[in-house]
Amino acid sequence: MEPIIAVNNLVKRYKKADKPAVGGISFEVKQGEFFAFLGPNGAGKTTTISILTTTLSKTEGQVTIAGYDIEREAAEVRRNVGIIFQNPSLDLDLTAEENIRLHVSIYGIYGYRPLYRMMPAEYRQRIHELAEVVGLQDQLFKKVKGFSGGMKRKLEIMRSLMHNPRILFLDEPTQGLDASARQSIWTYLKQLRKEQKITVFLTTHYLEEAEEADRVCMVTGGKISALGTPDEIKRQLAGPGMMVLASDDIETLKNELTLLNAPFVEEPGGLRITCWEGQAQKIVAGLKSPLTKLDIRQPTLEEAYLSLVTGKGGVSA
Ligand SMILES: Nc1ncnc2c1ncn2[C@@H]1O[C@H](COP(=O)(O)OP(=O)(O)OP(=O)(O)O)[C@@H](O)[C@H]1O
Repeated sequence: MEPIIAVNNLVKRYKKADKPAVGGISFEVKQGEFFAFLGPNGAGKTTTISILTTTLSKTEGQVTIAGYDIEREAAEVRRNVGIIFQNPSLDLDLTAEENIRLHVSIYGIYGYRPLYRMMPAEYRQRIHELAEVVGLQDQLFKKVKGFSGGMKRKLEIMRSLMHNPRILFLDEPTQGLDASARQSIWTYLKQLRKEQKITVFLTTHYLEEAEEADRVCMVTGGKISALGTPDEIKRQLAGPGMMVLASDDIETLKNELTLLNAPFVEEPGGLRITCWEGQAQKIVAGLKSPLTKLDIRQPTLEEAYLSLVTGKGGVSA
């Protein structure tokens, strides 16, 4: 199947900048994939997302979105993408529905009518469907002024989906939201992916949000530094995991570990062992002592990310 996003040697050089913001990156995203694009401040994420969604011109390279060239077929690209940018762009004096109505008429999806009931039935049905999924059905006709940050984000996501895009670009969609609002946005996005098979391209600073991505692309200084599934990235960048074992007969356990050639460190909760992938299972399988504790911790994506940014890897105790 043709990739839904194909980026080949993309370069962006801003005027007067001494080095490119995006320095020749290539990657592909499959239809329905959840693709996380991560990197430190200034890595080139917003620049890339802006080029992919046709709001910024590229310097070099080829990009196709849903099979359309971002320059020659920009209108088709826009029809296929929904975009949520970092800064909310809602009119606070309008109701949620009025914000959506304005947006769909500006984008030529439906003609503007001064009243909701004068809008086509298809529009009214779609708005209700989406409001239901996102949980804004009771707020649809209320002014956005009284909305919380999470509700505003949901409204923006809803608005970006009115034209049934195949790809949703989200640039830090949960920035500044509290944990419960972030959680509820993610529940909604997950449901959307399941129900509508939509491709999600995400940038975020909350690394735990990318743990569930199908693939993660890490960029630093405008270049790709790692690309793969979260597990591959962790293996590649984060180093070993950690296991803590305890037994009522700790001396026998220590002897067994020594015989198995598994170095350990004694700590208040038990014996800590550093182990690479697959090793933990082998060690546990070789033990006869009854265990009172078995705690295995694999590196997180955040640890992999930090090892990339700071050059230090491994699971911290
Ligand atoms: N309009 C612009 N003119 C000149 N340089 C720019 C412009 N926009 C961004 N840059 C520079 O390009 C580089 C990449 O910026 P970009 O905003 O794409 O990074 P980012 O990864 O999205 O960062 P953040 O996580 O902070 O949003 C940075 O060095 C930035 O200073």
